[in-house]
Amino acid sequence: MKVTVIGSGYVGLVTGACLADIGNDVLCLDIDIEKIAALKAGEISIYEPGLSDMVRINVAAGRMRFTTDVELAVQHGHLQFIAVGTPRGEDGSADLQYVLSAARAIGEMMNDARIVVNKSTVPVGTAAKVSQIIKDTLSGRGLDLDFAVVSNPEFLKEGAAIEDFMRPDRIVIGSEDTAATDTLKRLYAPFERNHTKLMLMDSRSAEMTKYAANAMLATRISFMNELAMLAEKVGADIDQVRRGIGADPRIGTHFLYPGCGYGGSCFPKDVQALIRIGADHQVPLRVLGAVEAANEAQKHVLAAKISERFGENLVGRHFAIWGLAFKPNTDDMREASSLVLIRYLLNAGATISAYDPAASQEARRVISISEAMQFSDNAMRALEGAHALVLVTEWKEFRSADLDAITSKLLTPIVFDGRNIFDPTQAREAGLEYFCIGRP
Ligand SMILES: NC(=O)c1ccc[n+]([C@@H]2O[C@H](COP(=O)([O-])OP(=O)(O)OC[C@H]3O[C@@H](n4cnc5c(N)ncnc54)[C@H](O)[C@@H]3O)[C@@H](O)[C@H]2O)c1
Ligand SMILES: O=c1ccn([C@@H]2O[C@H](COP(=O)(O)OP(=O)(O)O[C@H]3O[C@H](CO)[C@@H](O)[C@H](O)[C@H]3O)[C@@H](O)[C@H]2O)c(=O)[nH]1
Repeated sequence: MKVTVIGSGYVGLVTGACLADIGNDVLCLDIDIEKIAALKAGEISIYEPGLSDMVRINVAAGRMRFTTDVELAVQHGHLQFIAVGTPRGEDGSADLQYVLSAARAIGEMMNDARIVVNKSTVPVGTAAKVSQIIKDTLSGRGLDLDFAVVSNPEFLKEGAAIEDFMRPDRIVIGSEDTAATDTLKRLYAPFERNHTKLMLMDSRSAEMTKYAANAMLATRISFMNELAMLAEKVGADIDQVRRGIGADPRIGTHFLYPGCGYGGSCFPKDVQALIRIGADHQVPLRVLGAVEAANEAQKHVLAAKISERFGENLVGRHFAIWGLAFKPNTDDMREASSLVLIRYLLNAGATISAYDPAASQEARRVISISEAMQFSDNAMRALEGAHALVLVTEWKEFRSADLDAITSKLLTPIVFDGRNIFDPTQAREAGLEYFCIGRP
């Protein structure tokens, strides 16, 4: 099928590459001229395992192209995917300006029937708004062309995006138009060979499903983070508790890992957006208010442990940080817990040597480098002269780190493990003073 993807960021590129990979003719549009120039030159600005190769292969096969030409893009695809950003507005609600301007562009340029598929995470009722804008724009041009707007939220995780798109748990299609639904069923058929993954519903339910999924996952994490803090006080081990409750299939094992707070481009903004939607409809979402507040507090948990151990004044103290990205396998720094920690350490007068396998370049962009804030290109070298190691992101390479080597490299052998990746007994046997989250 001929597919246009509007917005060539994380979701747009992955959607474009995966749809091209199964044989569609994909044109990716972006308003960012530099981004498209780089993509045309074969450069992908985001770190996402497998994405570069998939784009390269599909570009070489002639199934995937890039453009900034809106007219060309709208005329290319019978299917117009919208995958533009929906950042947090000032009041916490989703800022729809990019989605609505994409809708306007479609209305301005289409000369033939189109199916508009919204992949961006949007408030309930956005499909109707998009539909109205296209209708109004068309009537401004004196045209009455056939089109449908479908909600098709995306559930991919950064760092596992290709796998999530290619082997989805479910494909949600929210549509009021039977013909558009049938076209999308055909488009997605290769991803759901056993026909159990496709979920058809109305567009409002589809839009709400996306927020509900992220809010539920964030709730599990905040719940476990608060219990971890309690476990520390009552002398329980949150990891045993996690295993104990996860064995109940009604609870399950996923997303129960306590840590130093959730970040990323989705959970924080989507929880806030859903709270806002509730407030707009006089339905206070109290649970989610608590989820957000608990997460804000959890982002300070490492700072609290450091100040308890070293005191408030950290002048003359040097800290190594392992992991800067909001999670492993990405270079995304949006709402990363490392940013809260770094701000605290620098304000308290400490110096830092930070290492991340992929996010250092992005971190340099968002954190101003100073004499106090240095980046290291090697995990073990970052430990030199440090009074403690603070682990913020659980990259695989840290899991198998040599604990004896950490002990001998550090100036004082102290580790604050914000993701519970080391075994406390082994860490202490290696001579480390070891602090983690919710474990004795
Ligand atoms: N990042 C994720 O893991 C993820 C997963 C699922 C859903 N989502 C949702 O998908 C949406 C996109 O997220 P993202 O992370 O890909 O965003 P992003 O910021 O990485 O990319 C958005 C792109 O859209 C472009 N753009 C903006 N307006 C445009 C327009 N009118 N025409 C063409 N291009 C335009 C921007 O220049 C940018 O390159 C958001 O609603 C997000 O919440 C994100
Ligand atoms: O048990 C856990 C699991 C995750 N996290 C943290 O939660 C955040 C988000 O992680 P993850 O969900 O893996 O990454 P995202 O790429 O943000 O993906 C989420 O947000 C996307 C955008 O909406 C959705 O598509 C995905 O389904 C949803 O998992 C990260 O900071 C993790 O460190 C924890 O603290 N404990």
